[in-house]
Amino acid sequence: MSIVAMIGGGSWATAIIKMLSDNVAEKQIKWWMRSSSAIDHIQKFGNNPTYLSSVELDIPAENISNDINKVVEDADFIILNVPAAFLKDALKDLKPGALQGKKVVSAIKGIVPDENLIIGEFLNQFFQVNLEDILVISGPCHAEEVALEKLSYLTIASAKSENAVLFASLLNTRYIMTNISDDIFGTEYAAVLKNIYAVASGICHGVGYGDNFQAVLISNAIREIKLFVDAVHPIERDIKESAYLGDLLVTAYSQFSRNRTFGNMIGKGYTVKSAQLEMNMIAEGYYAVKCMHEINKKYNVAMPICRAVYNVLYEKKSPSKEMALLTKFLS
Ligand SMILES: NC(=O)C1=CN([C@@H]2O[C@H](COP(=O)(O)OP(=O)(O)OC[C@H]3O[C@@H](n4cnc5c(N)ncnc54)[C@H](OP(=O)(O)O)[C@@H]3O)[C@@H](O)[C@H]2O)C=CC1
Ligand SMILES: O=C(CO)COP(=O)(O)O
Repeated sequence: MSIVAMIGGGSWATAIIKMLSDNVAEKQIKWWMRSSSAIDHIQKFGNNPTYLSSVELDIPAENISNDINKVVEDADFIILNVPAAFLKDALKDLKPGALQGKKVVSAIKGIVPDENLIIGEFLNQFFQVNLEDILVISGPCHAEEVALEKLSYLTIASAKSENAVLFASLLNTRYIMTNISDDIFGTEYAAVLKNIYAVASGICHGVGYGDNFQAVLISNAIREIKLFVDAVHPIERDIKESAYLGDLLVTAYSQFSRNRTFGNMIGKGYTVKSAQLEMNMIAEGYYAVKCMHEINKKYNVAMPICRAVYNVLYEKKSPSKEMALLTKFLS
């Protein structure tokens, strides 16, 4: 029997807890989140008070805790599921070596700030987790649709395929299908980048571009993703697979997308702060574009859409002027 520990208490963590609970394989689920009032609420009422509160959660009260060491100590799989900007903070109390020898699964679609590392690299360099023990959950899937049990496909990536197969067998349900991949680097980077393109898509919508232009923007975005992931990790991959193109499409077009919603508000003239306050959820693309700006200094890939989003969010350039400039680089 596998023991699975979830680190994080937001919408995606709540959705994955639901998948793990609905999946029939025998397992024990443990759950860490920082908020003790949320823990009390879940223990008492069986739902998360802040995120996806319609989802019924049936986890033994003693398995939910804000003591991270207690939650991870006997886990086989540890799922990291807080926005990347808060990952260091979430892991700060872990005892040295606590992740070593465990299989660590990143459900995060973001980059660790300052270090400018994707999650797998961060775990490998700062927590001595072997690359073979790192897994990535990706694919086009919104927590809100999991709550509604809408059919969704996830991609589980691991350099060691038996790890991916075993972990996928803990998630499959009537409404969750899984694909297996060995592209941990490409899967992570593509997931990070698509958030930035969804912000771009939102900005364009906010300043008044229509569906015709959105289609051109997203066609160019997938080409930027391909150029970048091929530069960072050149292996044979089909960029049209769900974990790459699918993830970009759902985020760029869905009503549930945090990144698109955030971009839309920026396009309509909100400040970053007011857009963030309004949302009550985290748009990873805001943080990611700054990290990608730094990372790409090494690779020098032509990424005009990324650059335009960076200029709007960090150089205070006018969204409408920056998007008008961007149109010259698209085809
Ligand atoms: N939502 C989705 O559909 C999907 C999300 N993802 C990825 O999952 C990851 C988690 O995102 P998601 O669940 O959507 O996030 P949410 O916006 O739903 O939740 C935010 C989480 O971040 C925590 N948090 C907020 N501020 C801080 C802080 N200052 N320090 C520490 N923790 C903080 C919150 O804790 P608290 O409640 O205590 O404030 C909460 O657990 C992201 O990388 C996202 O890209 C991937 C696929 C789908
Ligand atoms: O990664 C996600 C869906 O696959 C979540 O990000 P968005 O909410 O911006 O779409």
